[in-house]
Amino acid sequence: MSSSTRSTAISDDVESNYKALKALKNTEVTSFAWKDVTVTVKDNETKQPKLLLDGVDGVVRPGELVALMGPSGSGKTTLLNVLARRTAAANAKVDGDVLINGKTVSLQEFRRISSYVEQDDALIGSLTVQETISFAAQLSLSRRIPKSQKQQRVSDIIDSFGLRNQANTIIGTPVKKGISGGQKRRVSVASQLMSNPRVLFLDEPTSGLDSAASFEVISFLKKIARENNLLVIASIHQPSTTTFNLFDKLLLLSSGKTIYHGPVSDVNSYFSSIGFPVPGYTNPAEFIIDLVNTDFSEDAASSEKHKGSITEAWKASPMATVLANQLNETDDMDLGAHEDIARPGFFSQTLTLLNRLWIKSYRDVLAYGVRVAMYMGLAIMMGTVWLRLKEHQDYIQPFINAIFFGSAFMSFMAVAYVPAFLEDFHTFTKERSNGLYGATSFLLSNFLIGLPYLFLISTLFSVVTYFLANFRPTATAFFFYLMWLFLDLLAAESLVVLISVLLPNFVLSLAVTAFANGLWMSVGGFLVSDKILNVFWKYVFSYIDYQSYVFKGMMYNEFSERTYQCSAAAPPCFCSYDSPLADECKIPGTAVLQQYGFSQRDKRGQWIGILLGITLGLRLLAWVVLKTVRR
Ligand SMILES: Nc1ncnc2c1ncn2[C@@H]1O[C@H](COP(=O)(O)OP(=O)(O)OP(=O)(O)O)[C@@H](O)[C@H]1O
Repeated sequence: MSSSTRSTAISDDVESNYKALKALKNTEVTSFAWKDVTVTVKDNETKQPKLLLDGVDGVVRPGELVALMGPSGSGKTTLLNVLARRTAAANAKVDGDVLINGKTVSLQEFRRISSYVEQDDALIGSLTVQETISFAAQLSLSRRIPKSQKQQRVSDIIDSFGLRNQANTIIGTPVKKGISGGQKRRVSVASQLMSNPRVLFLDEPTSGLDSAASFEVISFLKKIARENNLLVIASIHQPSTTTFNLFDKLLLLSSGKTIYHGPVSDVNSYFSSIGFPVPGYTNPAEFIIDLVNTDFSEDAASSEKHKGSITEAWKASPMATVLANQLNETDDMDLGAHEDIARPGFFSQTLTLLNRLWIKSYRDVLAYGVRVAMYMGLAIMMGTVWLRLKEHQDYIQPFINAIFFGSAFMSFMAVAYVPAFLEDFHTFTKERSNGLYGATSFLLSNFLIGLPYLFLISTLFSVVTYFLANFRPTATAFFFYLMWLFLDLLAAESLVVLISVLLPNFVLSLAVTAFANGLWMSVGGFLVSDKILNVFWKYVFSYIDYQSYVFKGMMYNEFSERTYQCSAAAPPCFCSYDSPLADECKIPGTAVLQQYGFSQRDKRGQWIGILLGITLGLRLLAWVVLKTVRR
């Protein structure tokens, strides 16, 4: 490389590093304010309107870290939701304004410049810290930003959050320990910063952490807010004095009303001025929360009066007047367009999700490993129970039973997919709320990542059971058997996906999936033949029962071309099925099919089509649910 080319490359590098650092810096948002925020719900008991928030005002400037505090039930979460423009509370009516630079901005614009870190970390346990932040960058940043710049940004964030020594450590799964709770919180915040938010909301970022870890998390937040001029609002429960002092401002709520909103450094003087000085050697955060906490008071009327007087004192305070004036000062700076925070496109996001799921799939034994082992165990059990069945009429029923058991249990055991899917679903709901990607990318990547594993399971299961049970010994029949199992698993997993997005709760999803499988087994044509199944179950369920097509397909596979010996002790010959080959003391498999009401025509193409249709239909329904019910 010539010296001039080298120096151009170096200056490009310096330039891109500079851009990477600069992109984090907020220059567009000069203020974030909320005016007269009031939230009302209908009280379940009295059926009267109930105020959750009552005319709450506030303002945050660049570089400021704001603590949102108050006793339990004071409205912190509700306010944080309103500020982050999420659903405040179920069936709530929200009034008031949330302003960026003095203006109301569209929800799309708001999502672009803000991010919300939820209380529970939506991290994927099997990824390393570096991978987690790197995937967050790939999901957040446009493909137009060069890879080197993205890597630089990831590296900077890892350093800024003091995570360099843990960069290659996994987050942690139930079976493999990873980083500490405080480090997890830092990774969560760091990941959210990859989308370059200017305003960051955090719901109790220190929950579950001891005071040292809480201090550490808030210190990093303060540093990043200062360095990049970010506006940070975090709800927090009783911080230690040192942690409390890291915040620049405090908004203290009680029963949905403002008790104090101003600099943390003025807390002592303000409460002294209204007659409640913070005693020496006392944690001020603890003192002021106790001051307005009436939950454990024995004299409800007097404590309500006391709280009312503190609320009134705030309204009458000079600080409240200053705040009102600040809210009236409009700031007319435009947010402008930011190429660097444009999101990547659909294909790029789906590929990133696939890549992330792929790592999880082979690294996290709970994702697929356990299921592969479980299906292998089931295959060995089945193959050794139905061991080397013979071409004899005594073995016809065991053959049919083996077919039913294999197809039904394959589907039934898809319940084991529920926990893994729910974990992905929870990650998705959080990432979607932050505007990273949508339902289509999520469902598509989940579907695609399952294909090789479901194929592997079907292949291993077929190899073990097909030969042990001695199903029809031809290569074509073997591959058809494998195909039916694969289609069975595809449909069964699609059902799990639909049920889990409808009822995203572990126990409920598990119960409903198990119930649905019980239903499919009952109406699938084995336990009660189609010929005598009553019309309700037949017409309402049996046609959409994917297991029934798998059962038919496997029955056809076994019986369409094989013949079975009638009673061995001849003469006289006794055939247990009505057989056209009775003269030869044989039963054609087609006689068995006839008894089950199968037509003589080869309908495999139709059954395959229906199975694929059911799979597609279930996935589409899940997509509709995500687009409508679970928005
Ligand atoms: N949909 C609703 N209907 C009726 N009351 C509600 C509803 N949602 C929330 N609340 C009530 O509103 C009040 C404020 O709730 P919120 O969750 O905002 O409090 P919080 O300060 O975050 O509490 P915590 O610190 O315990 O999380 C509580 O008393 C809660 O019971």
